[in-house]
Amino acid sequence: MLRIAVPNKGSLSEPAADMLREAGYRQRRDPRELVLADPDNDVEFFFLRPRDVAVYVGAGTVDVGITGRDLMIDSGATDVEHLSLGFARSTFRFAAPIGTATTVEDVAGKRVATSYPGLVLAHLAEKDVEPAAVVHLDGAVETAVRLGVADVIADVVETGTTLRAAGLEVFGDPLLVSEAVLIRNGDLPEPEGLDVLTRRLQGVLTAREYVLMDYDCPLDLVEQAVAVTPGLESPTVSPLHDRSWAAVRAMVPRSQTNRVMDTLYDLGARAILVTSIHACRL
Ligand SMILES: Nc1ncnc2c1ncn2[C@@H]1O[C@H](COP(=O)(O)OP(=O)(O)OP(=O)(O)O)[C@@H](O)[C@H]1O
Ligand SMILES: O=P(O)(O)OC[C@H]1O[C@H](OP(=O)(O)OP(=O)(O)O)[C@H](O)[C@@H]1O
Ligand SMILES: [Mg+2]
Repeated sequence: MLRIAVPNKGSLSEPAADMLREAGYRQRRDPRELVLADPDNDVEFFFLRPRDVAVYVGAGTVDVGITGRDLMIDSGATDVEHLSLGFARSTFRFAAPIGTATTVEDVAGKRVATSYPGLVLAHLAEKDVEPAAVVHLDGAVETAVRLGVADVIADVVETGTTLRAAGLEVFGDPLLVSEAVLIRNGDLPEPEGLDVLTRRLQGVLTAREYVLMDYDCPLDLVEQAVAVTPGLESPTVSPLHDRSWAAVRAMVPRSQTNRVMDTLYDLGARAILVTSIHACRL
């Protein structure tokens, strides 16, 4: 059985469970369940703290896990990213009271509060910048400056709302762009069954990213229309009962749906229909 570690709490937990459910796996009903076997799919889930997922994968006690890229790097384990999962997107930034710092060099001699000391120390060492101290906090890091335990912070930033509320602003380049990732142990051979899990998760990612577009098109415009909707390999073009028209079906990036419909309509296509993809294997 493939042993898969999944975050049991925090912002990664629910989207990870949603994704696995969409990929056809059993998921727990009670958040207190810590282990869940899914014999039909030959996998077993272990619900762990997201920070610990990288540690268990690194120790080889589970085969793969879902965690944040930032947490994986912070752990220092010899894990490798196997697949990006597209949720929990964030950046990892330095921040300080407005107007007090502009580049990473400004961290020299300052106290840095963070929940990610491994990541921050590695980054500062790489930049040859020596802080006065790295203050390791569990959370609510943005408050550390106001309460006088640090001069700057390094933390996860998504919308920037938390930083603004604390009177801080980001400075320097992002240390990292993070998102949820599927990780495995880089020192061990690829575990059996990982190929199936990967294909299923990729299917979910594709189903989320694309829609299916159907439309009717005058035959003499088909070439122009399929240039607008090239699909992934090639669109399906089928004859209609009225031989001067064709039906076209293609996958279109979800984010471009309305722009593509407008272009097709202007071109002369009609009966343009969009449907969600429930599941797919490419
Ligand atoms: N606001 C956010 N937006 C996007 N990703 C986030 C956000 N907050 C945390 N993350 C990501 O979630 C992961 C951290 O998860 P973790 O459960 O440890 O923290 P959390 O979601 O802040 O939970 P908690 O603070 O309640 O323990 C990291 O990969 C981090 O980048
Ligand atoms: O840029 P924003 O959209 O404001 O999001 C970023 C904030 O979200 C997370 O905090 P969380 O709510 O998990 O609290 P924590 O700091 O205690 O972990 C993270 O640690 C930041 O503080
Ligand atoms: Mg948090």
